[in-house]
Amino acid sequence: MQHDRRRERENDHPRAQGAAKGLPEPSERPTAEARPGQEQASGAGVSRRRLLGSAGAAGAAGLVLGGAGGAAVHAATASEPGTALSTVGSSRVPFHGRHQAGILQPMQARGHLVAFDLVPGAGRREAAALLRRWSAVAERLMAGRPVGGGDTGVALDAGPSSLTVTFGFGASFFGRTGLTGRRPVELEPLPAFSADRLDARRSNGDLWVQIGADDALVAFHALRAVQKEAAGAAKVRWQMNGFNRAPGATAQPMTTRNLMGQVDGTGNPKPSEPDFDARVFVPAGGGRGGGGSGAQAWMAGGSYAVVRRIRMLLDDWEKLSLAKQEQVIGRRKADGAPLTGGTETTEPDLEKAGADGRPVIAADAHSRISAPEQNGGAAMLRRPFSYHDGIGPDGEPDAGLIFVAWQADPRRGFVPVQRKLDRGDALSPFIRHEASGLYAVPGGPAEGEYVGQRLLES
Ligand SMILES: C=CC1=C(C)c2cc3[nH]c(cc4nc(cc5[nH]c(cc1n2)c(C)c5CCC(=O)O)C(CCC(=O)O)=C4C)c(C)c3C=C
Ligand SMILES: [Fe+2]
Repeated sequence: MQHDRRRERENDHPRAQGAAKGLPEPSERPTAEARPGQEQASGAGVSRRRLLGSAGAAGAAGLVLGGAGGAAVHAATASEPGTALSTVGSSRVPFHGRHQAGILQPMQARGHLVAFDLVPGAGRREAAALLRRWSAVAERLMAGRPVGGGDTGVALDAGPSSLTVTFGFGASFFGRTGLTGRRPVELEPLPAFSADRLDARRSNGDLWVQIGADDALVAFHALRAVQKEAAGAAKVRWQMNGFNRAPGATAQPMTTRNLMGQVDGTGNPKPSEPDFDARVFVPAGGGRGGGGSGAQAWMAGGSYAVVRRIRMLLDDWEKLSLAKQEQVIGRRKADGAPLTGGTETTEPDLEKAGADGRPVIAADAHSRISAPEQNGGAAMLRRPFSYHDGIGPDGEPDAGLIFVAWQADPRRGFVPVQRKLDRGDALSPFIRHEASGLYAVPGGPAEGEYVGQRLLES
């Protein structure tokens, strides 16, 4: 059994997948290659000038130019001849599809998470109009086009840069819009955990938007566009800004590291696993709905996002020896391999004892306690951003993880795992949960549809 799972994990690793499909190793692949879930907006190596020279034809053929149109075209034409959009800039994520963008794509280098509350007097009609406007803007920006009249110009010269804009509904949205009967039971408030130190002002919210891009200006441009479209309908409740490693920063694609220096994301469910969809996405029909009758068909293809702002107590963490840090997680810091040996993708041997008779991976090691095998199969797709907001009032870094976990049902994903971690995770003394949110993220829109239309118009 253990061997089977190990084989599975090794085949699931991005590098192994490439090899299995006969692809060259990442470092050997042509730079024009799109990352999973992405398209190249324009042929890498094709100069902007050449593309712009046939802009009409490019438009008709569905090619997308970074910031094409109006002032963007002017700016690009004025730039050096032969300047090509890099692979990073030209990578484009489709807006339409079964799932919203921003769940399955590789984590981007820059992220903005924003929660909004509807303004007093705004209800279902205003919310529907807002989601329609937001969807139109997201579709344009993700294609690398400006928002239209009044574009701020911040993303001029850049391509879509893997921009994704993802929309979700908080539990309070349903009361505000008279849609209480359509609220999924999966959205019931998360239970309180003993280690919670939550700031209500930075938690929850009627609406939630996740913006990710591999370029900071592209991400900021999208953030401002989303905020502007909300005017008169919704106000920002909280905003968090995060980051991850930039594509190309490492010699080959790797699992990212967090601000404690650990390889973080290894145990994530993989799309190639047979139960991946059932774990991450709401099935056709709308999910379990607490036994079937409460299923919300409008959530088909959607997912539930748990967002936790988790501060890392870095001054304390960094005082630990390397060996202690590795015991806390149960994995080696250098390469993410389990302490029981092998490589990052080797299955941990939770039964293995050391010379002293004690388990090599300690009973309270974070990776042991959070493993699906220890939680009745409970799993989630973790897709976090790191954050750093300077030094806090306590004189310590205000830095950590904006933990974003995707699952078909948080009652069978985040909640049981966090309950267990709350009871005795060796990592707990070094982290603090400071804010929390849970959002219903509907499936992706079909062509001509806006996100959430199936909830708001049926
Ligand atoms: C309730 C869910 C989880 C919270 C909250 C959480 C916080 C948290 N985790 C790390 C660092 C690592 N976590 C790792 C594994 C891991 N963590 C969770 C869940 C939560 N983590 C799961 C489900 C798993 C996977 C377990 C498995 O399948 O074996 C790891 C090991 C590498 C990996 O698998 O990703 C690290 C490192 C931090 C720093 C943190 C809060 C700041
Ligand atoms: Fe974790």
